Amino acid sequence: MTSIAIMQEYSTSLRYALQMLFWDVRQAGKCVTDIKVLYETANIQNQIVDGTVEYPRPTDDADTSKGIDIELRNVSFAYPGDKAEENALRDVSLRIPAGSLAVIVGANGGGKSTIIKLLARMYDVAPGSGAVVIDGLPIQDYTLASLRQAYALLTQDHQLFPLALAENIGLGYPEKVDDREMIMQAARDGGAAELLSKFKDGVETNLEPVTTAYGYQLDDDKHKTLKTVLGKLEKTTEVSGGEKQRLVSSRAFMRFQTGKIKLLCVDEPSSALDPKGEFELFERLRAARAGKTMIFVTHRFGHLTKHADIIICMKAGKVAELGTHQELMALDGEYASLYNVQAQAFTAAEVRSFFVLIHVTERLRLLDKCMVIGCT
Ligand SMILES: Nc1ncnc2c1ncn2[C@@H]1O[C@H](COP(=O)(O)OP(=O)(O)OP(=O)(O)O)[C@@H](O)[C@H]1O
Repeated sequence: MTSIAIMQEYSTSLRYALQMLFWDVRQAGKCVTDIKVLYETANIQNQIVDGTVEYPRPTDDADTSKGIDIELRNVSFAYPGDKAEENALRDVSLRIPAGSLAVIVGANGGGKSTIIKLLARMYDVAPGSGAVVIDGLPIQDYTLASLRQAYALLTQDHQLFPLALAENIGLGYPEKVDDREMIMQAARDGGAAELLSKFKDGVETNLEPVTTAYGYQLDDDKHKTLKTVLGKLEKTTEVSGGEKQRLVSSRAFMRFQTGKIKLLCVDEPSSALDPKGEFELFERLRAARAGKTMIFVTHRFGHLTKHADIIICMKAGKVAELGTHQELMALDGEYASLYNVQAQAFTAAEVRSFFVLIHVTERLRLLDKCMVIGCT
């Protein structure tokens, strides 16, 4: 009986070991396939054909010191494979002169983000469907790398990487990713300085460590250093959507410090920010306006549209109206109706508190200036 029991025990162990072996072999095969797929993605042909002209052109007739000059000429655009009956953009013509502050507004699905995607050359307009013209040349003529070096894009996708916060901000200017002073300046501009001070490790905090570490039977005294290292590898911190947005905005300000940015596209980045955060972000972006064309896509009307040199009001893929805030309000059309819907949502008390907020922010800004120049 004892022999049978021992044999049974061993046969169970053997079956278990064989099962594990087969499972491991299958897993190993799957890992090798995944790695192969990963390497093969490097060979995927980019559908966007690169141009040959470096931006800015060395013998530029256009004056790029003010920013990028943008023109859309009779642009119609449908997303690849899209089955929708109407194109995303339908015969859109507009011009955003170098150095302007443009605001694109309009109802959902109007084509606002599509304009930004075409400017970033995430997609190209099909031949015969109009042209996107940058400083007088079709956008396809420029090399992608040189054009994108002149862009800063700020969207609502809060993309943080599994790196230290300093590096997440510093990626805006990879050559200066170790320059803590520049990073702190960018963090102040992007509204993330207060957030950084919340963490024990400040800018060195890593929100998403990629390694999960396991320590087995570690002795508190004997393995103190090892335990500290393992502790750092464990994810313990989380930030809110608005806080992530502040970090990503700081990266955009870091990008400004390259001195090469000629176009800033801001696609509804403030949806996660509180009203004060949004107001301060827009104010600081506007303050960095020199030498740049700025395009804001927004659903929130207010101080931004009032500062705009040009407002583009999109509706169902077409430009419904084009002009300044005063001109479009006088038209009493699509823009005015969208504006009034939002204005009505504010009670008198809210309007009062908004102006108090502006007042306080302005006073803080002046105080800040005084401290910088050494006044008391
Ligand atoms: N990747 C895509 N593939 C197919 N269709 C798309 C894609 N992205 C957008 N669209 C369609 O293109 C049209 C314009 O979309 P777009 O995102 O430009 O609008 P929007 O004005 O920015 O809208 P919202 O205010 O909702 O952000 C919409 O009908 C949308 O469904």
